[in-house]
Amino acid sequence: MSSPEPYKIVVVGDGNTGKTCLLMSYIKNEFPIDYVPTIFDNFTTQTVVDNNEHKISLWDTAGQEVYENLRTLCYPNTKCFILCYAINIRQSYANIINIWIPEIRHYSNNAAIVLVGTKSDLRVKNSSKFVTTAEGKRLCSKVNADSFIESSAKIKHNISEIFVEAVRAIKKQDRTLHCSDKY
Ligand SMILES: Nc1nc2c(ncn2[C@@H]2O[C@H](COP(=O)(O)OP(=O)(O)OP(=O)(O)O)[C@@H](O)[C@H]2O)c(=O)[nH]1
Repeated sequence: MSSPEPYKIVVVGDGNTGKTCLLMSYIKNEFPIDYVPTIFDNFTTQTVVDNNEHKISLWDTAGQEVYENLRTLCYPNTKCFILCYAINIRQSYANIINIWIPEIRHYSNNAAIVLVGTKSDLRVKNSSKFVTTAEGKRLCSKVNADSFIESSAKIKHNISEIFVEAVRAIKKQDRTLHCSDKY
């Protein structure tokens, strides 16, 4: 019997929000200090979620607008988008609604979404400069994402949790689609 296709998970969001670092932290347990726009290769790995083993394939994308045509080539068959904004860059938070939701929904209506507020290590308590956790949660329900997590690749906070949530969201979405097929 052939093994099932890996779940395709694509990481998107503005440039400089920490997408490559998040993947490197998860896969290689590394945190690259210098900003090097997207060099992470696609990577397939195994993960155990709720006592079941799953194969996942991870795709990095380039956030800059000039790469839009290239980026969208990898959207077909995506099971889950990890949608990133950086908590210290308010524009990247606004762009979730301005740019990213319209772009990913144009290519995929059914994919699950995990919303991630990156660089949580940078937050200074009570400073309005930073996107708050409450604002993140509000955005999550506004865009109908499956879950919301704040994380930091730098201090390895909530990194594997992102992918656990992604697999759970994919399984939930698969169940919903199977059910609706029957009616
Ligand atoms: N403090 C802090 N800095 C981070 C974190 N993650 C990434 N960075 C820094 O943010 C910058 C951008 O990180 P990248 O991972 O290259 O960002 P990207 O979203 O992949 O950027 P593009 O490839 O342009 O789309 C780098 O200087 C990283 O060192 C984090 O969790 N905390």
